[in-house]
Amino acid sequence: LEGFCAVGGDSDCGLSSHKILIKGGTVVNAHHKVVADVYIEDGVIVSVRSNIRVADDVKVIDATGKYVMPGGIDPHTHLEMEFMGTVTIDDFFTGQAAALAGGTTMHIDFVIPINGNLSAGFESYMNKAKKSAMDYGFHMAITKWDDRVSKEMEVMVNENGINSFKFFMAYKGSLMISDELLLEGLKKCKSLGAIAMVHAENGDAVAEGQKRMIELGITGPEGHALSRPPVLEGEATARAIRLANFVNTPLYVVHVMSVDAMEEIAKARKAGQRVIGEPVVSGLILDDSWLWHTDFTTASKYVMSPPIRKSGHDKALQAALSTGVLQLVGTDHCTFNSTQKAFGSEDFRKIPNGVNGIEERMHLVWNRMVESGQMSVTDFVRVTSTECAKIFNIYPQKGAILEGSDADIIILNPNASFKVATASHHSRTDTNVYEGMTGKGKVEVTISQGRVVWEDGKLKVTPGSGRYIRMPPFGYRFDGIEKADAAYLASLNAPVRRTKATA
Ligand SMILES: NC(=O)NCCC(=O)O
Ligand SMILES: [Zn+2]
Ligand SMILES: [Zn+2]
Repeated sequence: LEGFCAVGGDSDCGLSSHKILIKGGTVVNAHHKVVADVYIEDGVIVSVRSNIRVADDVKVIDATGKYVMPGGIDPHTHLEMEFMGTVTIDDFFTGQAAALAGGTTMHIDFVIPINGNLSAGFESYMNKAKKSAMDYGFHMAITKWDDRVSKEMEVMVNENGINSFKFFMAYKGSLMISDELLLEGLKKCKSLGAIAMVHAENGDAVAEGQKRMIELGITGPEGHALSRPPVLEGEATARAIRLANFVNTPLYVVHVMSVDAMEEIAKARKAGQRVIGEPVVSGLILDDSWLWHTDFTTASKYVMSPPIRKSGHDKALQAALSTGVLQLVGTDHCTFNSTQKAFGSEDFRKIPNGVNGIEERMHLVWNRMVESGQMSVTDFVRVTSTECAKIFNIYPQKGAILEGSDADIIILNPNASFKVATASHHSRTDTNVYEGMTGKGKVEVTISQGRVVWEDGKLKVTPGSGRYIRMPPFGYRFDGIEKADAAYLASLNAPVRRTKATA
């Protein structure tokens, strides 16, 4: 498949250009920004300094007045996932093509075990990912517990390059786990140096809330939001945080959608606990009013879990992101088309849960956070790329524009505009939850593995060119954990000898 132009259609595919000079842009890293040139050869950044001179065979891109930044890393996607009786519509090629057009050059997807079998799940996802057009990594869900699962977690970490496991506290009857399993999982994650991730909603209470709505005759998409209110997200977030505190291991809360969950994270972080909070674009940008839309196709496209919340939660999450209470932005790209969403036209419980965002994330976060003045350009790089690379232990290979880093780079023009439209997006889905949104800041060029894959509004991507990125255990969030354990043991004091009780 080498050289095949799957999207975009011209003949060179950018594959001839293995040497690129980006001239005169403002190079932005999470720690620093400076006007400099960037020289790339064979997929790697060779030099970052001013006035680099090159031979005539090098492709030169003028970035004067533009930002040159690390490509986005999306920590949370579901491509080709079997879920709620169907399969997400974007596979590892179409989802990644969309990502590249929006300035994201790596994503981390979730392997779902097959009947609890981790190895079978891993093999299946490695197969699905063979059509990849950009670099990717995997988290893995844990859906049941026994000795085999525990042993397979060791294999995943020590042999297969996975360093994070997700526990679903919701989706009763399918993916949901018990507190007992969560506790075992947290202990195992700690011993392996793997990050424990939680989908934090009280699944039992959600089931009760759903029953309540159906009994009240509320069967439309609004029933989705009404059946799983913020208090259930706050409760599960607090529970997971306390259990992680008890075990003394880092916890990563995925898709933080409410003030209730965010405040639990803020409280724990203030007390010194290692908790990471990931808002997703839908939670930062949208409100739940769409779920009350009278047209089912429109309303159902906003059904995801935890639900998109009332206006006000979005702004609180933005503030939490800009002040460091929350650390990095994902999408939870989990896309179903309107035919799939219509499975739930009579009963909101059957609407497949999930929204798009892999293509829109960089533009919407830039516009909402940087363009609005809530966030610096360097912090934009941190929350869309660098922090993810650091947490999952692949920095500075990813998440930086430094000599020796992978050449995954975007050029963003702060003076150009973007517009989101189903008609022009690259996802396979026939709807878009951000339809019609416009803003400032446009990704004009995406470079992936040292090749230009997005330029002049055209994609030049090659299925099979994406690489699996292994993520080693014991990332920086584990530093010092053993010292806290030692302090805990010391605080227990010497064992007490007691005489036998007498009757
Ligand atoms: N979030 C959602 O609605 N769908 C994807 C599965 C998950 O992350 O919970
Ligand atoms: Zn989830
Ligand atoms: Zn998800």
